Amino acid sequence: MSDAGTTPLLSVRDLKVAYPIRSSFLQRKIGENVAVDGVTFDIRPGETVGLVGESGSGKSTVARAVIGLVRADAGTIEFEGQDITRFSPRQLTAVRREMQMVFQDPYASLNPRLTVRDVIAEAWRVHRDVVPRDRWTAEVKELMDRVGLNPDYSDRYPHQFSGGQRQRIGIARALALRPKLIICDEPVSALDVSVQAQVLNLLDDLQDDLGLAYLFISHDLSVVEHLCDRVLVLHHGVVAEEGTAREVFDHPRDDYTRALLAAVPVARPWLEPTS
Ligand SMILES: Nc1ncnc2c1ncn2[C@@H]1O[C@H](COP(=O)(O)OP(=O)(O)OP(=O)(O)O)[C@@H](O)[C@H]1O
Repeated sequence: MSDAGTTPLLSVRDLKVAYPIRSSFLQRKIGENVAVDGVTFDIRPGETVGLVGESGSGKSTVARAVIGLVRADAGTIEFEGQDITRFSPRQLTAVRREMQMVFQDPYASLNPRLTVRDVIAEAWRVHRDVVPRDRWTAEVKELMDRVGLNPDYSDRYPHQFSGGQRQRIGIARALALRPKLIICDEPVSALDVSVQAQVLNLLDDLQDDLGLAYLFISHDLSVVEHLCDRVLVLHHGVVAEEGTAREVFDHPRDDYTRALLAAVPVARPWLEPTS
């Protein structure tokens, strides 16, 4: 849970990301294809910050910029006080150890040719100082156990697991480098509702046990409400509203947030017109 007094783990200031426009005609007409413009937020150790907004609002672009998959055109992204937008590829590799990602589609994000053991151990080939090679098998089994998978199945392939189990493999892989921050990009949207709750509870338990911070991206507001300490509402790449989950969900100040909440098929009495 959050501690408002703690120094931020991640500090994003005035982040701007524009994607290149390949057609010179469109380039002249539109100028820039700005996906994210002036986004600012902090994540403290052990805190969960939710990023919500409709499709195309820029949520994944923020995540990609934080993890270094797209370049920031302006602004700063500080991780533990260091601006990683100025980092060399080698420095980025080192900092990525501390920041891991869990993806939406556990099928697409796991290499079907690798056993679970190899999926989890893959990052240890790059970051050699994390786990000594003679500990790999034991550590894989510990990680599988931690995420609720049977450690005896470490030689199986991803297709031999259910969707929820595959997402648990993705979470074990994210934990392998002992990160401080995990970016969860729609981690349960591809799963059945009953399985969603189990995976969300797992993320919650892991946070309690390991002190992880999450940047949690979801279009499902009920998931965000359940899990997040603070919430950022993105609209056309700009932060429309920010606050504690309670403030944003119980007393939305922005019209766009109200519209998003009103679109959720859950009874929200504070949005009903008063007679
Ligand atoms: N690789 C890319 N090249 C060009 N434009 C892109 C690219 N990726 C995203 N965009 C554009 O940037 C904007 C923000 O997209 P982004 O994927 O960050 O939104 P999102 O909120 O994560 O949406 P979704 O929930 O559908 O994933 C959109 O207008 C999108 O079309």
